[in-house]
Amino acid sequence: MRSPSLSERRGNKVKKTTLGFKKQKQQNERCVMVTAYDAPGAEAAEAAGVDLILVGDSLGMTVLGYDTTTDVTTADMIHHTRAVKRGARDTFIVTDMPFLTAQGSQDRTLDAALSLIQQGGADAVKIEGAGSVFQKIRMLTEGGIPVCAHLGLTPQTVGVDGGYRVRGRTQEERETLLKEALEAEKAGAFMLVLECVTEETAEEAARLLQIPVIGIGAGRFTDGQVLVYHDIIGQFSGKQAKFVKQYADARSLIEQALLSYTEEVRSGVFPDTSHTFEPLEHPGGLYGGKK
Ligand SMILES: Nc1nc(=O)c2c([nH]1)NC[C@@H]1CN(c3ccc(C(=O)N[C@@H](CCC(=O)O)C(=O)O)cc3)CN21
Ligand SMILES: CC(C)C(=O)C(=O)O
Ligand SMILES: [Mg+2]
Repeated sequence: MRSPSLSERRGNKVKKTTLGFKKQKQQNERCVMVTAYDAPGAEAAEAAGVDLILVGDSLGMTVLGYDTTTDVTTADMIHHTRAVKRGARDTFIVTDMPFLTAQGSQDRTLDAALSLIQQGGADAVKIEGAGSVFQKIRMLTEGGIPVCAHLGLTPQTVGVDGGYRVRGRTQEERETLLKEALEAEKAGAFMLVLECVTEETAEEAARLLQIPVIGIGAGRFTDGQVLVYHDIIGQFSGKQAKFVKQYADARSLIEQALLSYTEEVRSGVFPDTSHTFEPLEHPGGLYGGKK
């Protein structure tokens, strides 16, 4: 194996590459992806040793307070990708292409992808959907931008394709999905996210494709998993999907801390002398040296 380039080697860690993810699949190593939207979240993800971070357009629902992902703009994605990048310099970052930026003209797609890479600092972009999207994947890949495809439940188009429901349940849906998965790979995608797909359909896709298939609500047998940060730590206030496993209860932890702070300010318990600066004229300590 060639030694890592300077840009890949920072600190003690070697940043993964698209080729590395493919190798991981060949060696049957599961791939771990998690979303992040800000520097502390990215730091935590990097410290946990995830393989890659997704700056998802779920940003709209988890952090920006929207009901859907379709209000999220390219400017939003750039802003948050920059923050994630500052928190996780050694981790491969994929950023979601916002609603409709992979539709219409190729110029529109190119402009959006270029700004996510150049201004945001993303290492790759993710695009939802099939059909004309495959041409966009080919164009970006040929131009040098790694693309992750996203099939199955594609939240940006739930308004026209049947809402939040599992895909690949009928023979017809299953065949369509597998055909699309193969097309995404052929178009040059380095990775595929399958969302809300039956386990056997996702397993078959992972078997058919050489690129890693990352599942969310796609069962046990994909090459890796992705979950939303706020779902994992228990800080999402919306409806919890069946595929979520919540590993902590950050919401009640945070609420408890803020409640205690509020009570202590009101009752005068906070601040006490240990939070208080002493004047220079009292080197021995205005409060008798007590800290
Ligand atoms: N916090 C959060 N987590 C996510 O996983 C997520 C977002 N936000 N925002 C963008 C999309 C939207 N996603 C969703 C949201 C809801 C369902 C959902 O309600 N699914 C049903 C399936 C019902 C069925 O057909 O059986 C479920 O009960 O899980 C699925 C994916 C996934 N993404
Ligand atoms: C749920 C994942 C795959 C996503 O696209 C997002 O977080 O926006
Ligand atoms: Mg998304």
